[in-house]
Amino acid sequence: MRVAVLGAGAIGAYVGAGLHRAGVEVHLIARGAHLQAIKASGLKVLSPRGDFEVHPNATDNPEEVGPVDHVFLGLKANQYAAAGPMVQPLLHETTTLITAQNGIPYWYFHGLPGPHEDHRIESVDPDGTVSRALPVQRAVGCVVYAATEIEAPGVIRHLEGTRFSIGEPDRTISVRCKQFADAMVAGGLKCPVEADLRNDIWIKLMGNIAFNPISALSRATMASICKHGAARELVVRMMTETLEVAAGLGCHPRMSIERRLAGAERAGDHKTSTLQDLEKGKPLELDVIIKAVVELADLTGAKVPTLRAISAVADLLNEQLTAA
Ligand SMILES: NC(=O)C1=CN([C@@H]2O[C@H](COP(=O)(O)OP(=O)(O)OC[C@H]3O[C@@H](n4cnc5c(N)ncnc54)[C@H](OP(=O)(O)O)[C@@H]3O)[C@@H](O)[C@H]2O)C=CC1
Ligand SMILES: CC(C)(CO)C(=O)C(=O)O
Repeated sequence: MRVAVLGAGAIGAYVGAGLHRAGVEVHLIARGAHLQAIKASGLKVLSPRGDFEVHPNATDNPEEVGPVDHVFLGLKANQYAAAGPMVQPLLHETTTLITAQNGIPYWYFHGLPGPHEDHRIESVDPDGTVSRALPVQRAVGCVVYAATEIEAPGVIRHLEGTRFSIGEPDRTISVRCKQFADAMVAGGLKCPVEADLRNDIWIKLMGNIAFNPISALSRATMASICKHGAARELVVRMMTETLEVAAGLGCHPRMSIERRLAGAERAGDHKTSTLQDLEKGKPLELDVIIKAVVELADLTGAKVPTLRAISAVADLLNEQLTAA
């Protein structure tokens, strides 16, 4: 099996390292100092489960890789629209695109019978740019429960979690998902194939929709947000509104707000990926995390005043960053 990791950053490189250990032919596609370090000295993973080093193929040029069976997308979702030329050389007739991301995926309504079947969500797929770059028929969803960081070029710090739940947009349990999941498990990762990944998407999103924008706006860690009385109330309101949007789309995640908050609290003084991006001056991945949910609320008629307000200021912050 041949796998390309397009965007071998914190998550992509961690998954690539696991697959390489399982004997998969892995090609990491990265850039800059991180790529140079991997090429020169391999990829180091520092983890509470044990440190290790691997030496997979690494390049910034997908033409050198050619067609593969699976492309694991380790890009931030706001980098998807520009990914078309990078993905093209990696495709054969049945190549899958494993879309590992936080937030609402661009394929959300694909293969989902009901009033919104094949509806395009403008805030995650503006003018169809993402679905043209990454055809939905090839897409497999992936909800990431691991937390990792690029500690230094060529060095991944694994903080916690090894679960990468995957699933087909049309809710079938496909051979292509099983093949990828088997390789992940052989590499020491958890990879359940879910019949309804949309449940996982909303459960993960309950945390991200609150903590990621609040952390960027306040520069607070997850623990500090949980400890601050008014901020904690804000988190609860945002999670409550999010569950109303999910319900309007027929999704009822089996997760209470108390349990979701307790899970987030266990992350301790962790900086969310959005806060990390802010500190590095990078654009923020907030359209898929909050703007999309406000758009979905407008589609379903749910009232989301808190999400709408936080989304507006987070969007303004992002605009200032990208203009700078
Ligand atoms: N990290 C985490 O703990 C978690 C992440 N996630 C989700 O996983 C997804 C990936 O996140 P994460 O791994 O943290 O993101 P990173 O920013 O660490 O990784 C993305 C990588 O893609 C690289 N890249 C972007 N464009 C190109 C290109 N054209 N050619 C080569 N490389 C490119 C980036 O390089 P450069 O830095 O130069 O732009 C970066 O190294 C996101 O949706 C995130 O929300 C979900 C849960 C936890
Ligand atoms: C905080 C974490 C790791 C889990 O909620 C996350 O998803 C993020 O930082 O974006």
